Amino acid sequence: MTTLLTAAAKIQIDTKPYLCIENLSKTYSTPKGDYPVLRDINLNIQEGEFVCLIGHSGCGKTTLLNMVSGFAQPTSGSVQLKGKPITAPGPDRMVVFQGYALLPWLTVFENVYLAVQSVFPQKSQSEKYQIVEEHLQLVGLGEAAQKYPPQISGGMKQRVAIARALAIRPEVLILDEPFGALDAITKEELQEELLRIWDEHRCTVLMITHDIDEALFLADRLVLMTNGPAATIGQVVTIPFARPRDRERILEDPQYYRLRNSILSYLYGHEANPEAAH
Ligand SMILES: Nc1ncnc2c1ncn2[C@@H]1O[C@H](COP(=O)(O)OP(=O)(O)OP(=O)(O)O)[C@@H](O)[C@H]1O
Repeated sequence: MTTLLTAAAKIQIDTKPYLCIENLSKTYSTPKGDYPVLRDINLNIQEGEFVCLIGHSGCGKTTLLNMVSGFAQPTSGSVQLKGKPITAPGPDRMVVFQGYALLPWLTVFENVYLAVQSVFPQKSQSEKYQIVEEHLQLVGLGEAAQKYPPQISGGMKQRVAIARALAIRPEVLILDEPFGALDAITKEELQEELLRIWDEHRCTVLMITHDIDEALFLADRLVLMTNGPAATIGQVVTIPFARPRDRERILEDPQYYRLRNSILSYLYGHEANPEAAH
């Protein structure tokens, strides 16, 4: 009996979701009164899963990601990583923003080194140098290590930001519209690079995007948000395309257009809510 119970308990533990957002609501206090941004968000993400979040501007996507990264706290409900509530930022969750957030007075190498040094201070200098070099190579920036951020393009800056995030081996990579400011070709190149790196160094990814094609190319699941105020999850779409993904093959797949149209009509059916502009 004991053995049976232990086995049942183990199955329960093993199947517990990795990243678990439970009954989460968030209300901001503003000079005009309380503003409920999110309500009743429930989402379970498995280890190694790639999840994209889409919704109209202002519905609360960044607010949600801020609670996964630990920069903000839910008003009620919780976010848990491996069963532990997230209460503060930590090196197990790294964020990459649209605006790169690099220090302009440090070289590309030093920008990545700073993160490595702050998370692995106990490692020897040669080990830390090796980690930085390895990750700059990973994003194809070995040659640009001694350049300063103002001397490199937007695509290269975003590669540095990705290298910096991955260099500290986060369990969860949080991407807030990372390719939103890039031209179409650079954006596609970086999407492919991100998938290649994610295949090699699998971590769990939670990414905001406004680009349906990007989400269909990258994600395992796509979370569609309703409009704010008090936005919640409207639909979760499982993306059926086999991995490794090939853009041309996906574009030839009739399922691609069916999915794209149904996501588009969902978004058109949920026009941006004027009340959100408070
Ligand atoms: N600290 C805050 N205090 C009060 N209101 C806030 C605060 N941060 C965000 N908001 C409001 O909450 C709502 C959601 O903002 P958030 O940035 O999370 O949306 P979003 O979906 O990420 O938007 P976008 O797609 O435009 O980046 C917006 O109306 C915003 O003005």
